[in-house]
Amino acid sequence: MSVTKLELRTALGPVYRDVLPNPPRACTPEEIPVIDLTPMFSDELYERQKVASSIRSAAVNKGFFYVKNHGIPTDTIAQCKQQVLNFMRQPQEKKDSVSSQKYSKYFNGYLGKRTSQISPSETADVRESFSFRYSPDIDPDHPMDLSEIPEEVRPWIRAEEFVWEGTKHLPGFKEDLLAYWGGCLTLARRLVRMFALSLDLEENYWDDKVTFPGADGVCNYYPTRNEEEVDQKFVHLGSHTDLQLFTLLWQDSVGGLQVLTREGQWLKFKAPPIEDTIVVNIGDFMMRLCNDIYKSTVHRVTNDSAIERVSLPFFFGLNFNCVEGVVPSCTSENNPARYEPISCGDWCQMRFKLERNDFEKQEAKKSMAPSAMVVEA
Ligand SMILES: O=C(O)CCC(=O)C(=O)O
Ligand SMILES: [Fe+2]
Repeated sequence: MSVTKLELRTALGPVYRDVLPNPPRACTPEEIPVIDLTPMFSDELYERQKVASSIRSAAVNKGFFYVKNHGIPTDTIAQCKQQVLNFMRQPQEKKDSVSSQKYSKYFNGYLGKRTSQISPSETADVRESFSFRYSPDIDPDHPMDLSEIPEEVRPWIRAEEFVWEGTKHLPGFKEDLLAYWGGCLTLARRLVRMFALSLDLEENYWDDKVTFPGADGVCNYYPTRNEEEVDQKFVHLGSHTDLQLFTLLWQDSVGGLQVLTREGQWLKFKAPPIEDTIVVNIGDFMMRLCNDIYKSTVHRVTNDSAIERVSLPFFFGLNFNCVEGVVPSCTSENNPARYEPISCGDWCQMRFKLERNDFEKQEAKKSMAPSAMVVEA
C-alpha cells in the first residue's frame, strides 16, 4: 500500500507530509516521553542542561513530549477549565457576541462549530474556541501599560478588549483564564531557555526576544458530534502544525488527540492523559529557526467519546516584531540556512488570514451552487 501526501497550510503556501496507509493506533508509553522539569528550576547549570538534553532528544525524535512538575497549580487549571465550560454552555447568541469573524482583526474571540477549517483537505472543524492574545498589562512577570513598552513592539500587540467586554457577565472568567495563561507564560519563558541550551546556544539567547511575546491563549471545546457529522466523518480539529516556537497543551481526561510520527503513522494519545502533565509540541517557527533539526509536529483531534472535551493550548513565540532567521548554531558550510528570515507577527497573521479567506471562499461557493455542492469557480 502506498504512502499518501497530507497537505498542510503555512503562511508561505502549502507543505506536505507523508502518511502511511495504516489506521491510527494507540501509542506505547515510550513513544511520547515524559520530561521532569524539576532540574529546570535549579541554580546549577548542569542540572538545567539535563532538561535541555532531554528536550533535544524528544524534539529530534518525536516532536511531542509531556512535561511534569511544571509549576502550574492543579487548581488554576481546574478553574480555567470550569470557566471554559461556563462560557461554552451559554446560549449561542451570547457566544456570538464575541464572534471572532464579526469583531476581530487579529483572530481573537469566539469561533463556532463548523465556522473554520484548519486543514485544507479535511472537513470544517466541529471544535468551538475562544482566543485572546498577549498584552503587556496582563504580563505576570513585568506588568506594564501599553504606552510604556518599546515603540517598535507596540503596533504588534494583538490583544483586543472586546473579548473581555463581552464576557464580563461571567464571574471570574477573565481572572481565571489569565491565571492559567500567566502560569503558562512564566513557564514558557523558562522553557525557551532550555530550548536555547538544547540547540547549543547561550541560555539567555532569546531572553530579550520574549519580553512582549507571541502568547496566544486558546480555550478549545469539543462537543459530541451529531449523527450527520459522524456519518460524514467530520473532524473536531483537522490536521495541522502549530505556528510559533512551541505550544503548551493541557487536555482533560476525555482524549482524542492524535499525532503523526516522523514515519507517517498516526498515533492516538492515551486517554486519560498522564495526570498533572502538560504536552509540549514544536511549532513551525522553531522548525525554521533550527533549520529542521526539530520538526513541527502534525496533529489533529477527534472526540469519539459521548462527552464534551476541553483543551487549553498556549502558543508561545518571539516578540511579533522580531524578524528572525535560522540561528547560528544550526547552520554550517555544508548545511546552509533553509529559510529566509520573517517576522513572527507576519508569520502568524498571514497564516490565520489564509485560513479564514479559504474558508469564506469555500462557503461562498457552496451557497451559490443550487445543489449545495462545491463547484469550481
Ligand atoms: O485539543 C487538543 O488536544 C489540541 C488542540 C490544538 O492542536 C490546537 O488548538 O492547535
Ligand atoms: Fe495544534
